[in-house]
Amino acid sequence: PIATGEVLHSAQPLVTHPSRSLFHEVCYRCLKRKAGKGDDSRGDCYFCSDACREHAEGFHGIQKKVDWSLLDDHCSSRGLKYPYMVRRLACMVISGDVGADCLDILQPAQLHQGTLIEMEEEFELLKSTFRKAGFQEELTTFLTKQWYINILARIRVNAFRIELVASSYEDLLSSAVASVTCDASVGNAVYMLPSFYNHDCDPNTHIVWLENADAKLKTLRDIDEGEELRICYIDTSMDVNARQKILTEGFGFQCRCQRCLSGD
Ligand SMILES: C[S@@+](CC[C@H](N)C(=O)[O-])C[C@H]1O[C@@H](n2cnc3c(N)ncnc32)[C@H](O)[C@@H]1O
Repeated sequence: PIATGEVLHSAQPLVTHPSRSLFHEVCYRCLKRKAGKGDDSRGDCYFCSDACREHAEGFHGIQKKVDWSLLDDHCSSRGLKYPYMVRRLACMVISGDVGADCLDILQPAQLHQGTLIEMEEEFELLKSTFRKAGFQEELTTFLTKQWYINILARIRVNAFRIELVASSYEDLLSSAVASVTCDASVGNAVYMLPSFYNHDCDPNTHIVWLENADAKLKTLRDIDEGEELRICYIDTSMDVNARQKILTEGFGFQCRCQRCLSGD
């Protein structure tokens, strides 16, 4: 058996993106919060360390060569966040950081016709933005409508919304302010192993983030040999109908966990 509160494993993200409202407050790569205020890096992205800056060099170098104002306008007027993750992934593929098929193993969301039409529009915007920036066609041949849809369908089901655990009083205050004034989440991230945990409305494990997007899987109770490790994708305090609605509409599946089956 595994005891309550044990950390079973840690995972580094494959791709991250900060929340719009905290863009200049968290590291552009690992999502760690900036210590203190008043930095002058308004115009550019913030990196918490040389290591993060170096790790980001590939995709950030590509991203900096392009004028993103049309995509920014499109996403901000519609409150979209996932197209930014696809953009980052596209920049990572162009720079050679990852292969175009790096998320293929993850399960995709079922997409409705309306969602597909929105995605096609976002794809055209991304493709034409690279074209206008003068990227050679052979660097972006992977960037097809199907690639875009495949990536976004996987991000929708597998992206985690990251809320850091406050590690100091100052952090606690700033996260309290952040949760009132804007989004409590520092950003979103997709992982490999954590993507394989199924959902349960009465989970036996959960994922925690301490100071950055490195995910730690912790047990919530003692776990017996052979028991499946399951996490919860949503707020468990809602009633069964509300949970089913969110899981069906947001994640594209009907939950068949014990709690839902018992109608609790
Ligand atoms: C993040 S993936 C989890 C890993 C996935 N089962 C796999 O094999 O790659 C989420 C998908 O798993 C399935 N799933 C997860 N939890 C479920 C549950 N409680 N009831 C029914 N299907 C579930 C759904 O198809 C959902 O879209």
